[in-house]
Amino acid sequence: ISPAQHDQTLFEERHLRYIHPLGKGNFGSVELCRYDPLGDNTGELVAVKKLQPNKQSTLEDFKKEVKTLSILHCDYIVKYRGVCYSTGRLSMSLVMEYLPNGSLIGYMENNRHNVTPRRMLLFASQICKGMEYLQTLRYVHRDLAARNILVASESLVKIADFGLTKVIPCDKEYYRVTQPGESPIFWYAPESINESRFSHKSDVWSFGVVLHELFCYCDTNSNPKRLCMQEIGHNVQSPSISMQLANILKNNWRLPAPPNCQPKVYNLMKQCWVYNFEERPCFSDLGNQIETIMQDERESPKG
Ligand SMILES: CCS(=O)(=O)N1CC(CC#N)(n2cc(-c3nc(Nc4ccc(C(=O)OC(C)(C)C)cc4)nc4[nH]ccc34)cn2)C1
Repeated sequence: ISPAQHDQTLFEERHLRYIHPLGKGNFGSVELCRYDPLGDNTGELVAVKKLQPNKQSTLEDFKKEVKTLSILHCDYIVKYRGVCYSTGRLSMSLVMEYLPNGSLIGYMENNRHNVTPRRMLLFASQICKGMEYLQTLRYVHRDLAARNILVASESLVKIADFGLTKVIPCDKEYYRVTQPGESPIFWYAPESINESRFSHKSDVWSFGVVLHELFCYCDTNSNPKRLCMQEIGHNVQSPSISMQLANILKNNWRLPAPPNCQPKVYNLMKQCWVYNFEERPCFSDLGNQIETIMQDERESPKG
Protein backbone atom coordinates (compact mmCIF):
# COMPACT_ATOMS: atom_id res chain seq x y z
CA ILE A 1 0.00 0.00 0.00
CA SER A 2 1.49 3.38 -0.93
CA PRO A 3 1.76 5.83 2.00
CA ALA A 4 -0.59 8.20 0.15
CA GLN A 5 -3.55 5.90 0.79
CA HIS A 6 -2.87 5.87 4.53
CA ASP A 7 -1.61 9.39 5.08
CA GLN A 8 -4.27 11.91 4.03
CA THR A 9 -1.67 14.63 3.85
CA LEU A 10 0.47 13.11 1.10
CA PHE A 11 -0.66 14.07 -2.42
CA GLU A 12 0.73 12.09 -5.36
CA GLU A 13 1.96 14.37 -8.11
CA ARG A 14 0.54 12.15 -10.88
CA HIS A 15 -3.02 12.78 -9.58
CA LEU A 16 -2.56 16.54 -9.14
CA ARG A 17 -4.08 18.10 -12.28
CA TYR A 18 -3.00 21.73 -12.96
CA ILE A 19 -5.91 24.09 -13.85
CA HIS A 20 -4.75 27.73 -13.70
CA PRO A 21 -2.65 30.19 -11.68
CA LEU A 22 -4.15 31.80 -8.55
CA GLY A 23 -1.45 34.16 -7.35
CA LYS A 24 2.20 35.04 -7.38
CA GLY A 25 4.64 36.45 -4.85
CA ASN A 26 8.33 37.05 -4.36
CA PHE A 27 9.30 33.50 -3.59
CA GLY A 28 6.42 31.41 -4.75
CA SER A 29 3.29 31.01 -6.78
CA VAL A 30 -0.08 29.41 -6.06
CA GLU A 31 -1.97 27.33 -8.60
CA LEU A 32 -5.46 25.86 -8.74
CA CYS A 33 -5.30 22.06 -9.14
CA ARG A 34 -7.74 19.20 -8.96
CA TYR A 35 -6.56 16.18 -6.94
CA ASP A 36 -8.18 13.49 -9.04
CA PRO A 37 -6.89 9.98 -8.17
CA LEU A 38 -9.91 8.36 -9.85
CA GLY A 39 -9.18 10.29 -13.04
CA ASP A 40 -12.87 11.14 -13.58
CA ASN A 41 -12.84 14.83 -12.57
CA THR A 42 -14.69 14.05 -9.32
CA GLY A 43 -11.60 14.94 -7.27
CA GLU A 44 -11.47 18.05 -5.10
CA LEU A 45 -10.06 21.44 -6.01
CA VAL A 46 -6.97 22.47 -4.02
CA ALA A 47 -4.62 25.45 -3.97
CA VAL A 48 -1.02 24.38 -4.46
CA LYS A 49 1.89 26.62 -3.56
CA LYS A 50 5.08 25.93 -5.43
CA LEU A 51 8.43 27.28 -4.34
CA GLN A 52 10.29 29.38 -6.88
CA PRO A 53 13.81 28.80 -5.47
CA ASN A 54 16.02 31.85 -5.97
CA LYS A 55 18.88 33.38 -4.01
CA GLN A 56 16.64 34.57 -1.15
CA SER A 57 14.14 31.76 -0.80
CA THR A 58 15.37 28.28 0.01
CA LEU A 59 13.81 24.87 0.39
CA GLU A 60 14.62 25.16 4.11
CA ASP A 61 12.49 28.31 4.45
CA PHE A 62 9.68 26.64 2.51
CA LYS A 63 9.79 23.58 4.79
CA LYS A 64 9.44 25.93 7.77
CA GLU A 65 6.44 27.60 6.12
CA VAL A 66 4.84 24.17 5.52
CA LYS A 67 5.51 23.16 9.13
CA THR A 68 4.01 26.45 10.37
CA LEU A 69 0.79 26.11 8.37
CA SER A 70 0.44 22.41 9.23
CA ILE A 71 0.11 23.16 12.98
CA LEU A 72 -2.26 26.13 12.66
CA HIS A 73 -5.92 25.22 13.33
CA CYS A 74 -8.12 28.30 13.27
CA ASP A 75 -11.31 29.30 11.40
CA TYR A 76 -9.61 32.53 10.34
CA ILE A 77 -6.45 30.95 8.89
CA VAL A 78 -6.32 29.15 5.54
CA LYS A 79 -6.37 25.36 6.04
CA TYR A 80 -3.36 23.14 5.42
CA ARG A 81 -4.21 19.99 3.43
CA GLY A 82 -0.79 18.39 2.90
CA VAL A 83 2.28 18.21 0.72
CA CYS A 84 3.24 16.82 -2.67
CA TYR A 85 6.80 15.64 -3.29
CA SER A 86 7.80 15.90 -6.93
CA THR A 87 9.23 12.67 -8.28
CA GLY A 88 12.96 12.88 -8.77
CA ARG A 89 13.24 16.63 -8.38
CA LEU A 90 14.20 17.88 -4.95
CA SER A 91 11.24 20.24 -4.68
CA MET A 92 7.94 19.94 -2.81
CA SER A 93 4.59 21.73 -2.94
CA LEU A 94 2.24 22.92 -0.21
CA VAL A 95 -1.39 21.81 -0.66
CA MET A 96 -4.07 24.02 0.90
CA GLU A 97 -7.86 24.40 0.85
CA TYR A 98 -9.01 26.35 -2.22
CA LEU A 99 -10.96 29.51 -1.37
CA PRO A 100 -13.08 30.32 -4.43
CA ASN A 101 -13.54 34.05 -3.82
CA GLY A 102 -9.87 34.94 -4.06
CA SER A 103 -7.98 37.71 -2.31
CA LEU A 104 -9.58 40.49 -0.29
CA ILE A 105 -8.21 43.07 -2.76
CA GLY A 106 -10.02 41.59 -5.76
CA TYR A 107 -13.15 41.00 -3.69
CA MET A 108 -13.34 44.59 -2.36
CA GLU A 109 -12.74 46.02 -5.85
CA ASN A 110 -15.44 43.80 -7.40
CA ASN A 111 -17.97 44.19 -4.57
CA ARG A 112 -17.44 47.84 -3.67
CA HIS A 113 -21.17 48.68 -4.05
CA ASN A 114 -22.46 46.05 -1.62
CA VAL A 115 -19.78 45.89 1.08
CA THR A 116 -20.93 47.96 4.07
CA PRO A 117 -18.74 49.35 6.90
CA ARG A 118 -20.33 46.72 9.13
CA ARG A 119 -19.06 43.95 6.87
CA MET A 120 -15.59 45.53 6.80
CA LEU A 121 -15.64 45.52 10.60
CA LEU A 122 -16.70 41.85 10.56
CA PHE A 123 -13.71 41.04 8.32
CA ALA A 124 -11.44 43.12 10.56
CA SER A 125 -12.62 41.27 13.68
CA GLN A 126 -11.94 37.92 11.98
CA ILE A 127 -8.41 38.95 11.00
CA CYS A 128 -7.96 40.16 14.59
CA LYS A 129 -9.05 36.76 15.95
CA GLY A 130 -6.69 34.98 13.56
CA MET A 131 -3.82 37.18 14.73
CA GLU A 132 -4.78 36.62 18.38
CA TYR A 133 -4.55 32.86 17.72
CA LEU A 134 -1.13 33.26 16.04
CA GLN A 135 0.06 35.24 19.07
CA THR A 136 -0.88 32.39 21.46
CA LEU A 137 1.64 30.26 19.51
CA ARG A 138 4.25 33.06 19.60
CA TYR A 139 4.12 33.51 15.81
CA VAL A 140 4.63 36.93 14.18
CA HIS A 141 3.20 37.03 10.65
CA ARG A 142 5.41 39.90 9.36
CA ASP A 143 3.45 40.26 6.11
CA LEU A 144 -0.08 41.17 7.22
CA ALA A 145 -1.61 43.00 4.24
CA ALA A 146 -4.92 42.88 2.33
CA ARG A 147 -3.10 41.00 -0.50
CA ASN A 148 -2.52 38.15 1.95
CA ILE A 149 -6.12 37.90 3.16
CA LEU A 150 -8.41 35.49 1.31
CA VAL A 151 -12.21 35.55 1.08
CA ALA A 152 -13.84 32.22 2.01
CA SER A 153 -17.40 33.57 1.72
CA GLU A 154 -19.23 36.92 1.85
CA SER A 155 -19.03 36.67 5.64
CA LEU A 156 -15.66 34.96 6.22
CA VAL A 157 -12.07 35.93 5.48
CA LYS A 158 -8.88 34.01 6.28
CA ILE A 159 -5.24 34.94 6.78
CA ALA A 160 -2.96 33.26 4.23
CA ASP A 161 0.67 33.19 3.11
CA PHE A 162 2.92 32.43 6.07
CA GLY A 163 6.09 32.79 4.03
CA LEU A 164 7.59 35.44 6.33
CA THR A 165 6.12 34.11 9.59
CA LYS A 166 8.61 33.57 12.45
CA VAL A 167 8.41 32.19 15.98
CA ILE A 168 9.50 34.61 18.70
CA PRO A 169 12.20 32.94 20.87
CA CYS A 170 11.05 32.17 24.46
CA ASP A 171 13.55 34.55 26.07
CA LYS A 172 12.62 37.56 23.92
CA GLU A 173 9.58 39.65 22.99
CA TYR A 174 10.64 40.22 19.38
CA TYR A 175 12.27 38.65 16.33
CA ARG A 176 15.13 40.38 14.52
CA VAL A 177 15.66 39.46 10.89
CA THR A 178 19.04 39.52 9.21
CA GLN A 179 18.16 39.37 5.51
CA PRO A 180 15.37 41.97 4.97
CA GLY A 181 14.92 40.76 1.37
CA GLU A 182 11.94 42.22 -0.54
CA SER A 183 10.33 44.01 2.38
CA PRO A 184 6.78 45.38 2.21
CA ILE A 185 8.02 48.49 4.10
CA PHE A 186 4.77 50.47 3.60
CA TRP A 187 3.08 47.99 5.95
CA TYR A 188 6.04 48.02 8.39
CA ALA A 189 6.14 49.57 11.86
CA PRO A 190 8.95 52.13 12.45
CA GLU A 191 11.00 49.69 14.58
CA SER A 192 10.77 47.12 11.77
CA ILE A 193 12.01 49.66 9.20
CA ASN A 194 14.76 51.03 11.46
CA GLU A 195 15.94 47.94 13.35
CA SER A 196 14.37 44.94 11.51
CA ARG A 197 12.58 44.32 14.81
CA PHE A 198 9.34 42.30 14.55
CA SER A 199 6.86 41.54 17.34
CA HIS A 200 3.14 41.13 17.92
CA LYS A 201 3.06 44.93 18.22
CA SER A 202 4.59 45.35 14.75
CA ASP A 203 1.89 42.97 13.43
CA VAL A 204 -0.61 45.35 15.14
CA TRP A 205 0.84 48.25 13.12
CA SER A 206 0.34 46.23 9.89
CA PHE A 207 -3.20 45.35 11.03
CA GLY A 208 -3.89 49.12 11.16
CA VAL A 209 -2.71 49.37 7.54
CA VAL A 210 -5.02 46.46 6.59
CA LEU A 211 -7.91 48.34 8.27
CA HIS A 212 -6.99 51.35 6.10
CA GLU A 213 -6.96 49.19 2.96
CA LEU A 214 -10.36 47.72 3.90
CA PHE A 215 -11.98 51.13 4.45
CA CYS A 216 -10.50 52.36 1.17
CA TYR A 217 -12.17 49.35 -0.55
CA CYS A 218 -8.58 48.26 -1.43
CA ASP A 219 -8.67 51.00 -4.06
CA THR A 220 -5.32 51.10 -5.89
CA ASN A 221 -5.40 54.92 -5.91
CA SER A 222 -5.27 54.97 -2.11
CA ASN A 223 -3.04 51.97 -1.49
CA PRO A 224 -0.47 52.48 1.28
CA LYS A 225 2.56 52.49 -1.03
CA ARG A 226 1.06 55.19 -3.31
CA LEU A 227 -0.04 57.41 -0.38
CA CYS A 228 3.36 57.12 1.35
CA MET A 229 5.26 57.82 -1.91
CA GLN A 230 3.09 60.91 -2.50
CA GLU A 231 4.05 62.20 0.95
CA ILE A 232 7.73 61.31 0.50
CA GLY A 233 7.84 63.01 -2.86
CA HIS A 234 9.49 61.17 -5.69
CA ASN A 235 13.12 62.01 -5.04
CA VAL A 236 13.98 58.33 -4.99
CA GLN A 237 17.69 59.10 -4.69
CA SER A 238 19.22 59.78 -1.29
CA PRO A 239 18.31 59.08 1.37
CA SER A 240 16.73 55.70 0.70
CA ILE A 241 12.95 55.36 0.52
CA SER A 242 12.84 53.43 3.81
CA MET A 243 14.85 56.21 5.49
CA GLN A 244 12.45 58.84 4.16
CA LEU A 245 9.47 56.73 5.24
CA ALA A 246 10.98 56.35 8.71
CA ASN A 247 11.43 60.15 8.85
CA ILE A 248 7.85 61.10 7.98
CA LEU A 249 6.55 58.51 10.48
CA LYS A 250 8.91 59.95 13.11
CA ASN A 251 7.45 63.40 12.29
CA ASN A 252 4.01 61.92 12.99
CA TRP A 253 2.69 61.72 9.44
CA ARG A 254 0.23 58.83 9.06
CA LEU A 255 -1.99 57.47 6.29
CA PRO A 256 -4.95 59.91 5.96
CA ALA A 257 -8.50 58.96 7.02
CA PRO A 258 -10.20 57.01 4.19
CA PRO A 259 -13.09 58.92 2.54
CA ASN A 260 -16.34 58.68 4.61
CA CYS A 261 -14.56 56.67 7.30
CA GLN A 262 -16.22 56.93 10.75
CA PRO A 263 -13.96 58.76 13.26
CA LYS A 264 -14.14 55.73 15.64
CA VAL A 265 -12.64 53.50 12.93
CA TYR A 266 -9.90 55.96 11.96
CA ASN A 267 -9.16 56.26 15.67
CA LEU A 268 -8.61 52.46 15.76
CA MET A 269 -6.05 52.79 12.95
CA LYS A 270 -4.29 55.63 14.79
CA GLN A 271 -4.00 53.44 17.93
CA CYS A 272 -2.27 50.77 15.81
CA TRP A 273 0.12 53.44 14.48
CA VAL A 274 1.36 54.82 17.81
CA TYR A 275 5.11 55.31 17.31
CA ASN A 276 6.12 53.59 20.57
CA PHE A 277 5.19 49.90 20.11
CA GLU A 278 4.57 49.49 23.88
CA GLU A 279 1.66 51.93 23.67
CA ARG A 280 -0.08 50.10 20.79
CA PRO A 281 -3.12 47.99 21.75
CA CYS A 282 -2.88 44.19 21.61
CA PHE A 283 -5.07 42.16 19.23
CA SER A 284 -7.55 41.22 21.98
CA ASP A 285 -8.03 44.95 22.86
CA LEU A 286 -8.53 45.72 19.17
CA GLY A 287 -11.01 42.86 18.84
CA ASN A 288 -13.08 44.20 21.76
CA GLN A 289 -13.07 47.73 20.37
CA ILE A 290 -14.19 46.46 16.94
CA GLU A 291 -17.03 44.43 18.51
CA THR A 292 -18.15 47.54 20.42
CA ILE A 293 -18.21 49.68 17.26
CA MET A 294 -20.16 46.91 15.50
CA GLN A 295 -22.67 46.89 18.39
CA ASP A 296 -23.18 50.65 18.08
CA GLU A 297 -23.60 50.19 14.31
CA ARG A 298 -26.26 47.55 14.97
CA GLU A 299 -28.17 49.84 17.37
CA SER A 300 -28.22 52.80 14.99
CA PRO A 301 -28.23 51.25 11.49
CA LYS A 302 -26.82 54.19 9.46
CA GLY A 303 -24.76 52.55 6.72
C1 LIG B 1 4.61 34.43 -1.98
C2 LIG B 1 3.15 34.67 -2.14
S1 LIG B 1 2.40 33.27 -2.85
O1 LIG B 1 2.80 33.15 -4.23
O2 LIG B 1 2.65 32.13 -2.02
N1 LIG B 1 0.79 33.54 -2.81
C3 LIG B 1 0.14 34.69 -3.39
C4 LIG B 1 -0.94 34.47 -2.33
C5 LIG B 1 -1.35 35.74 -1.63
C6 LIG B 1 -2.26 35.37 -0.56
N2 LIG B 1 -2.94 35.03 0.24
N3 LIG B 1 -2.07 33.72 -2.86
C7 LIG B 1 -2.80 32.77 -2.22
C8 LIG B 1 -3.80 32.41 -3.10
C9 LIG B 1 -4.91 31.48 -2.89
N4 LIG B 1 -5.99 31.70 -3.67
C10 LIG B 1 -7.09 30.93 -3.49
N5 LIG B 1 -8.19 31.17 -4.26
C11 LIG B 1 -8.36 32.09 -5.29
C12 LIG B 1 -9.58 32.10 -5.95
C13 LIG B 1 -9.83 32.99 -6.99
C14 LIG B 1 -8.83 33.89 -7.38
C15 LIG B 1 -9.06 34.86 -8.48
O3 LIG B 1 -8.25 35.69 -8.76
O4 LIG B 1 -10.25 34.75 -9.11
C16 LIG B 1 -10.74 35.78 -10.00
C17 LIG B 1 -11.63 35.08 -10.95
C18 LIG B 1 -9.64 36.52 -10.74
C19 LIG B 1 -11.50 36.77 -9.11
C20 LIG B 1 -7.60 33.91 -6.71
C21 LIG B 1 -7.37 33.01 -5.67
N6 LIG B 1 -7.18 29.95 -2.58
C22 LIG B 1 -6.10 29.71 -1.80
N7 LIG B 1 -5.92 28.81 -0.80
C23 LIG B 1 -4.67 28.95 -0.30
C24 LIG B 1 -4.00 29.97 -0.96
C25 LIG B 1 -4.92 30.46 -1.92
C26 LIG B 1 -3.62 33.19 -4.26
N8 LIG B 1 -2.54 33.96 -4.08
C27 LIG B 1 0.04 33.63 -1.56
